[in-house]
Amino acid sequence: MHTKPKSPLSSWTSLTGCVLAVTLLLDAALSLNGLVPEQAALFPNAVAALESRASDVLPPGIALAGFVSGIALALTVIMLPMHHVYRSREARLLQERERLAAQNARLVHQAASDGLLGIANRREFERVLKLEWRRAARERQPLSLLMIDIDCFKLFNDTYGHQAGDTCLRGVADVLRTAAARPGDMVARYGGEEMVVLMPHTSVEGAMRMAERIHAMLAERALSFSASPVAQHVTVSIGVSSMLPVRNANRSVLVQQADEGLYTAKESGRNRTATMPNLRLIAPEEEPSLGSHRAQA
Ligand SMILES: Nc1nc2c(ncn2[C@@H]2O[C@H](COP(=O)(O)OP(=O)(O)OP(=O)(O)O)[C@@H](O)[C@H]2O)c(=O)[nH]1
Repeated sequence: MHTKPKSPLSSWTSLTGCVLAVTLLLDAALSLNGLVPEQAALFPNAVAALESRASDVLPPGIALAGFVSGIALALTVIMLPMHHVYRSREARLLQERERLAAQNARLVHQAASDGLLGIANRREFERVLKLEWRRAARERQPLSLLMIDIDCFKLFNDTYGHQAGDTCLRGVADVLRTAAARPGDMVARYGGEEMVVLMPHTSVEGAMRMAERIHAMLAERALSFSASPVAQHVTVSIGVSSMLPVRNANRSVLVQQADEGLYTAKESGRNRTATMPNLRLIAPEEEPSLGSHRAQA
């Protein structure tokens, strides 16, 4: 929350206002009581009192009060415009600060997302994977990953052109975003036409259900691809991995296994999902050899 800095000018104008008010009240009281009737008309205006050499005829305290109020009045007249300048400058600075904060938020978002698809980019995925891996280890919860690749996408580009290819990529990203609707789910572009869905607190069964939902939604969306040897519409192959992470284990194994599942799905005819057979507990000492594990359809 922003706290507005207190203007030194506003303190000054309050002070001079008080001095002026007290002096004027004193002037009025003295005039009414007829203590110095011949000068009563002069009191309301301390500056005028000074001009008429009030100090010659007034008690010294009253003359001093008149002098102080005159100075206060003069300073107030000078300070008020400065006060307004200060206030408008302060308002401009606040506006500028808000503009920069919004711009900063936009830049942070841009740095974390893919310019073409509007989903998280690979770097952001790596960042979130690290956090979610640790969280899952702490909470002893499964962490699942889908690795998704558009089938025969080179053929799609060659047949319909690169721009249509970009539109197709956006369509698939849109389906993934709609399918992975839980607040903790993350959809990211892993590279080229490969995308990932990271799902905290999700078992291998839940991840498989999500993969099936994606196939179904793509079939329903029916993005035309009549040249495809797989189907009349755009299809994807999906590799699934799911683990109970251990804090110091190498999290890249989650990606490796999803990648291997994807390879198996492609090899088995595309437009399908493949996963490893069992939910695995990854211990740190297992790390080096895990890359060779082959997922099965
Ligand atoms: N339009 C478009 N194409 C892309 C983009 N990124 C990668 N590609 C293309 O995606 C294609 C990927 O082709 P391959 O890796 O051979 O795979 P594939 O044709 O999908 O075949 P399978 O994966 O075996 O089904 C290449 O032609 C890339 O040029 C992109 O941002 N836009």
